Parts: sequence; structure tokens; C-alpha cells
Amino acid sequence: DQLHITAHDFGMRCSTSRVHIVTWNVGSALPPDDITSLFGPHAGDGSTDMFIIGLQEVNSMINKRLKDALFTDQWSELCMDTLSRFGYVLVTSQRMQGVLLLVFSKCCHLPFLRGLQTEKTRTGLGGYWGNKGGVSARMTMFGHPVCFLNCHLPAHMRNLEQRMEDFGSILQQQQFEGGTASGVLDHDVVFWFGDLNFRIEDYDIHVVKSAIDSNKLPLQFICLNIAKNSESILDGFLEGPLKFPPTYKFDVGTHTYDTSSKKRKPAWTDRILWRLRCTGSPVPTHNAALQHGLTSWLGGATKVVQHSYRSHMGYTCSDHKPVSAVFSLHFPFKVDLPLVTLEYVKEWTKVSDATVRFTVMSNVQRSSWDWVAIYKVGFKHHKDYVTYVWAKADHGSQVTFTEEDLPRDAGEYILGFYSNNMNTIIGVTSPFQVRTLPDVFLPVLFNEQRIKQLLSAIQFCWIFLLFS
Ligand SMILES: O=P(O)(O)O[C@H]1[C@H](O)[C@@H](OP(=O)(O)O)[C@H](OP(=O)(O)O)[C@@H](OP(=O)(O)O)[C@H]1O
Ligand SMILES: [Mg+2]
Repeated sequence: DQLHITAHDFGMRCSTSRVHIVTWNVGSALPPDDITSLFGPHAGDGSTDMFIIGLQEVNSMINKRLKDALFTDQWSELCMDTLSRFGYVLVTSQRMQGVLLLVFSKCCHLPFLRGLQTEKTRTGLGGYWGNKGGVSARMTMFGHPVCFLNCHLPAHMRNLEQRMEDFGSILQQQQFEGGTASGVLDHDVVFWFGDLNFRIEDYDIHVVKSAIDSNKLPLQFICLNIAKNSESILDGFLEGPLKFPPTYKFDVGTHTYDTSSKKRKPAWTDRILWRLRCTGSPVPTHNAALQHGLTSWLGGATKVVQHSYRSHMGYTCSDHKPVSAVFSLHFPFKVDLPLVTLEYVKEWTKVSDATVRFTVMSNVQRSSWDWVAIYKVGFKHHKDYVTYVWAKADHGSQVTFTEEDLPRDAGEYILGFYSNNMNTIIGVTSPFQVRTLPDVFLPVLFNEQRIKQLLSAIQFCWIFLLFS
């Protein structure tokens, strides 16, 4: 009973994750200076757990200015710069030519996003070219299999069949290893978004444009909605009501629908849908729950609630406008016992504070390439460390950072344990303080060994003077 009460209380607080998804066909443009508004007015208040960004038509030319950086496009860099300021870390990314998927999470959730895998499927030129297709990232979020799929499907009205066929091949070809969810649709929750390129059929461009102007565009015009009734591949996919104007196609630099000779009919090409697997996660028995480190238990099935679905009409650099949606994922239980716990000094004032003890759960396969890193709060991804030390399995359960490796700037840092086998950070600490330079290094100058060296130098000088 007591366990039940504790678990329930904890669960009420923690088993909901808020996910914010953005999709944008950026039309090969360079990013604007500021994209913060894409992440909503509350991006900085910590209420969002994950940000997922799906872009299409990212210019695939290598970015020369950033050629030494880990990421070679300015969009990834800008998203990381923007979201790291709010404490979000890039968990994984996948890119196929212009189709890019970036998954960000609050730093403290990193240890509970496991089994990360990404996939990409080309469907352009009969499957040989990656200008069209899909990129995805799957993981378990607190024990629940979730998949994010960003697609750029074939353009133009006449290609409805081709779009459905391409979506079919993406679903068929994307297979993940291990675990119970091998295909995209085997995941408890799937988010499917991108430039799905659905168009408005039948109605003439003038009718559509004047319907937009008078804010009276009947939703039954929308091709994807029509397709949902006839295409079995779309079974189970849900979408919130479209309460924003079509996000395609604009004259670049303006808010005006296409006036070029192409005369494209406005359309809701940019969409965010979701799908719940019918049966949800198998509900584990109480024993299994305890073994897997579940500390909260709500019962019932996974639920998804959409809180907003909107466009961002202010951006003009592309011929498409960005679209975003915010969801809550309510999970019936929560795997939130970390695979590794780190013991550390809460405020570092001297070199000897830089020793970290860790305990790794017995089910973790250790590797000699595991590491413990010091990250400055606001870091961008797992390789954005100040320094790291190898945490070799045969070297006990403690690592020590050397004097040279210690952060030079005072401030807030966190420690992270990176598992090479799991390809992710499996343990993080809360932020801790490293004191100002003199505080850290004065003891270094005047430690026991330094004093002995100083004394022997004085002794040497004295003997030298005596004999000269
Ligand atoms: O040729 P593929 O590789 O399929 O790419 C297409 C063409 O560039 C289309 O231009 P065109 O119409 O000249 O063929 C363009 O349509 P629009 O120029 O009508 O936008 C599509 O843009 P998106 O609709 O953004 O996908 C883009 O995906
Ligand atoms: Mg285009």
C-alpha cells in the first residue's frame, strides 16, 4: 500500500512528457538570425521536455565556415545555439541530403532516453536519390518506445499515389534492431511530420486564395484528410484541426502566396500527425516493474494530447512557413532509475575535489571506451565537453580529473557518464559549482609538494651562495 501511494504521488508529477515538434521546408535558404519564436513563448521556462525539429530542403553544401565543427550545416548550429541556452542538449540527429531531423532533450532526461537509433530512406528517383524520403529517430522515453519520422514526400497535385507509395516504402524499409519495436509503426507513439506535400484538389487557385482571404477554407478540401478515409496506410494517424492558413507557397521574402509563373495553389503541405499503437506498452507485472527500476505507476495506456498546432507566418526566408505542435505524452509507468549514479563533491574549490565515484548497474555492458566528462551548463551535445577521462571497466569505479583538465572558468558544470555501447550519456549529475580560478589554483600553487619544491630551491640557493 505504501509503495502504491509513493509511486502514485511520484507518477502524478513525473509521468507526463511535453514534446514540441517543428517542421519547416527551409527551401535551401540560410537561417535567419533568430528562430527562438519557433519554440514557443515558454521555451525558456523548462516546461518542455523535448524539442524535435524536422527540416526539409536544407542546403546540403558543406558549410565552409564550420568545416571543423561536428555539424556541417548552419541550421543544426543555430538550433543547438538557441536551445542550449535554455538547457536542451542534442540527443541525436539524422540527415539525408536536405532532410534533417534533430532531437533535443532537457539534460536531466538524457539517461532515460535509451536505445537510440536513426534510419534514413531515399525515395527520390525510384529510391536512388535522397532529395525525397524520410529520416527517423527512435528511442525509449522512460521505458516507452517512441519514434519521430520526418518526411519530404513528392510534390505536386498529380502525385498523391506516389506520396502514399513513398510513405509505404519508408515505413517498410525503416527497421530498427533489437527491442520489441522493429518497425516505425511498432512504436507505442509515432510522430510523423514534414513536407508531406498534400495539396488542395478540385478548386481553382482563385477560389482557394479568396477563401484564405476571407478565412473560410473548408477543411474537406484538404487532400490528406480525404486520403485518410481511403488509404489504409494512414489508419490510426491523427491530426489536430488546421486552424492556420496554408503554409505553402509564398514568394520568398514576403507574406504573399506564389505570384511566379508556376502559379502554385496554396496548400497545407507542412503537417504534424501522431499515431498510438493500438495495444500500447505491455503493462509489466509488479515484479518486472521493480526489476526495471520503475518508481511510478499510473496504470492504463499511453495517451497523447495535442496542446497547440500552429504556423509561424512571420518567417519569410523560405517559400514555406514553419509549423509547430505541442503534445503531452502521458505514460502509465516510468522507468527512471539511472543506469549509473555519480557521487561527486557539490562545490569544487580545490584539485582534490575533482574525483568522481560511480556505481554502474549490473545489467550495463561496460566498455573500455566509456568516459566521464565535465560539461559546462548550456552544453550542446555529448561531445561538447570541457574535458573527459576514460572510465575503464577494470580501473575500478572512480575517475580523477587532472589539474590541467579542470575548467578554467568559474561557473556551473555537470558531470556525464557516456556509455560507448549505448552511444549515449547514461548518467548525469545536477549542476554544481566550480569556484573562481584563484580558488581552484591557489591550493595548487601552495600544496605540500609545491612547498617542498620551494624549500629545496631555497636550500639550493643558500648552499650556492655559501660556496660562491
Ligand atoms: O523535383 P523534386 O526533387 O521533386 O523537388 C521539387 C521541385 O523542386 C518542385 O519544383 P517544380 O514545381 O519546379 O518541379 C518544387 O515544387 P514547387 O516549386 O511547386 O514548390 C518542390 O518543392 P516542395 O513543394 O517544397 O516540395 C520540390 O520538392
Ligand atoms: Mg520546394
